[in-house]
Amino acid sequence: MALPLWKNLLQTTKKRILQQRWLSLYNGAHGYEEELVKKKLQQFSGGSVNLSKEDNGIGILTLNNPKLMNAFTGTMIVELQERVTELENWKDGKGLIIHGAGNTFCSGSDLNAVKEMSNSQDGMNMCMFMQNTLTRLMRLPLISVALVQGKAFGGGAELTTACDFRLMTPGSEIRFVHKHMGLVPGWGGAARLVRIVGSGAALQLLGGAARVDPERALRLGLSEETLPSSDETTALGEARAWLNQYTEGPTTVIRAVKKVVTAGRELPLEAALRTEKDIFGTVWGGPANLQALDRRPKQK
Ligand SMILES: CC[C@@H](C(=O)O)C(=O)SCCNC(=O)CCNC(=O)[C@H](O)C(C)(C)COP(=O)(O)OP(=O)(O)OC[C@H]1O[C@@H](n2cnc3c(N)ncnc32)[C@H](O)[C@@H]1OP(=O)(O)O
Repeated sequence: MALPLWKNLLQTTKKRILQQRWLSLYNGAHGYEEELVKKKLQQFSGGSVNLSKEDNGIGILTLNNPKLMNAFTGTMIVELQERVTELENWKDGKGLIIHGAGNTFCSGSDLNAVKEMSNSQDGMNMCMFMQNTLTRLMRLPLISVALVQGKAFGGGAELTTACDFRLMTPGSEIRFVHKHMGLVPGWGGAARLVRIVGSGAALQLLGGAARVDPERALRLGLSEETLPSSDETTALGEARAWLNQYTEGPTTVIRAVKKVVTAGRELPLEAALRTEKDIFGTVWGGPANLQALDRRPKQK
C-alpha cells in the first residue's frame, strides 16, 4: 500500500538528514554545534557561491567574490555547504566543475573574517565546518574538477584537493601559503594532498609554501592537464570538454563509477569490496546493461 504523501515526505527528509550526518565527520558528539557555527559565520558577509546545473549533467560551481580574489567570507562558507546539499540531491548530475569568478580561483579564507575569528574555539569550529563540507563534496557521486585559473592559495589550494581532478590554465598557480600565515591546512587539505602527491612532495609543498605552476603540478600528479587557454570563458569550455570524456554515458553508470572509486579510495579493502558488490548490483541488469547486451558493441 502506498504511503500517504506526508509520511513519504517525512521519510525522505529523515533519510536525507541521516545521509548528511553519515557523510559528515563532526557532530554534537565532537562538541560541534552546527547551527551556532553558521550563526557566527553569517556575521561575515560578502560574495556568493553559485551553482548552475546543465542539461548534460555537469554542474558549474562558481566562487564569486572577485573583489577579494574570491576569498571565502563567512556567508560563502555557509553557501558552499548549501550548494553541496543541492548537489547531493541532484539525481541527474554526473560531473562538477569548480572555478572562480574574474579569472582567478580562490585566495583562501577572507583574512578580514579570520582576524575576527582568531580565538581557538572559532578556529576549530570553522575547521570542522569546512572539513564536513569538503568531505561531502569529495564523496558526491559526481566526477569533479577544480579549474585553476589565476591563483589557488591557502584554503583555495585546499579546496582543489577535494576535487577528483585539477586542471590548470597557463600562468596559474597553486600555493599552500599556510606556513606564511603561521598555520597548517585545517580544511583537510594536508591529508588529501598526501594522498594525491605522496608524503615527500606534500612536505615540500607545505614546508616551503612552494609556488606550484602548471608544469610542476603536472610533474607531481597534482594537475591532470594544462589547458591551452588562459581566457576565462574559453578555459571553462575546455574544462567542460575534458570532463565530458568521463561523464558521457548513462547517468546511473557514471555515478556508479564514482561511487566504486570513492569506496576504493576511502575504505579498507574488505569493506570496499562489499560496497563495490552492492554498487555493481545497481547496474547489473539495468537499462544500460541490457541495451549494451542487445547491441553487443565491439570494444575496439
Ligand atoms: C584558515 C586560514 C587559511 C585556510 O583557510 O586554510 C587561509 O586560507 S588564510 C588565507 C590565505 N591566503 C592568503 O594569504 C592570500 C593573501 N592574498 C595575497 O597574497 C594576494 O592578494 C594574492 C592572492 C597573491 C593576489 O595578489 P594581487 O594579484 O597582487 O592582488 P591584490 O593583493 O591586490 O588583491 C586584490 C584584493 O583582494 C584582497 N585579498 C586577496 N586575498 C584576500 C584574502 N584571502 N582575504 C581578504 N582579502 C584578500 C587584497 O587585499 C586586495 O584588496 P585591496 O587591498 O582592498 O585592493
